[in-house]
Amino acid sequence: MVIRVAVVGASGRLGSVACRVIEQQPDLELVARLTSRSSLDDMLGADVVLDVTHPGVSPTVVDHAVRAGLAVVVGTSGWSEDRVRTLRTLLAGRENAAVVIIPNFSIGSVLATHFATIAAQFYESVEIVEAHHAAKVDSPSGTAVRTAELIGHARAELGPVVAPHVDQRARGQQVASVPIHSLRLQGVVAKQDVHFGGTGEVLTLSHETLSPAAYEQGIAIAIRAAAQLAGLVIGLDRLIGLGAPASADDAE
Ligand SMILES: NC(=O)C1=CN([C@@H]2O[C@H](COP(=O)(O)OP(=O)(O)OC[C@H]3O[C@@H](n4cnc5c(N)ncnc54)[C@H](OP(=O)(O)O)[C@@H]3O)[C@@H](O)[C@H]2O)C=CC1
Ligand SMILES: O=C(O)C1=N[C@H](C(=O)O)C[C@H](O)C1
Repeated sequence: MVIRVAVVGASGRLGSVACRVIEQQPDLELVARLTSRSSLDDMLGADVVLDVTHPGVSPTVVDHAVRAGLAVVVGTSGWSEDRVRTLRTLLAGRENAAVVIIPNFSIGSVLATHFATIAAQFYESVEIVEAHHAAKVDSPSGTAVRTAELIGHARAELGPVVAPHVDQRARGQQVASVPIHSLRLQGVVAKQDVHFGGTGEVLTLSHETLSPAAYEQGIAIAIRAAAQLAGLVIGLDRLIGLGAPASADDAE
């Protein structure tokens, strides 16, 4: 079966990569390329909608696709647990709806975050430093927010990490108590270091995306999963055998 895909944000950095991936895969067909000048109804006729727009636009795209009965892959950042809570309301009662949210399509990034959730159980001093290209509009990155949230879950019974209690602006923005520091630099694609401080030692888990080609494999995996699944799945880890299986719906 060929999966018909509409890409919303097709003219963007990630959207261009996604269109190329879809055109190269024999089981995927690129049926629509939407930009800021398109009508969202241009997605109708697709099986799967890939949203790679901007954090402020993404909820409208997802809402439109779900109400039209189309499966969705969300690559756009900004889907923190607060935003996902609102999505769950939209999905309630729509048993056949499928939404796959992928904070990072890179396999290495997903592995690094997974390793961080293991390390988080052994250290109470944790900070994230992420760096991205200068054109990135949001901070902290979606990957850093997701990493911090997962560290928070991993430490649910251990308590928050040690972080400043008073407002010190240079000490980062806290998500699930984990301070995140964001750099926006020319020359960088994407990089994240998770630092763990212990007794007489420091562990640093570092991942760097050197080229957007790192997202290609994950994009194809996510589109194929969305075409088959029902419910809400968050994270490429769920689709590659890390963590709970994708059949266990994140909406529950
Ligand atoms: N999950 C992952 O692995 C990755 C996620 N990202 C995330 O993907 C998102 C996009 O990043 P990037 O490609 O760099 O961004 P760009 O700014 O390069 O592209 C944004 C795209 O969204 C389109 N767009 C803007 N507004 C609308 C609208 N109202 N309706 C439809 N389309 C619209 C733009 O169209 P136009 O050209 O007309 O303005 C453009 O095609 C970001 O949130 C980023 O963080 C990025 C890389 C990897
Ligand atoms: O804007 C980007 O470039 C990226 N955005 C995502 C994020 O916010 O984490 C994923 C990746 O880091 C690249």
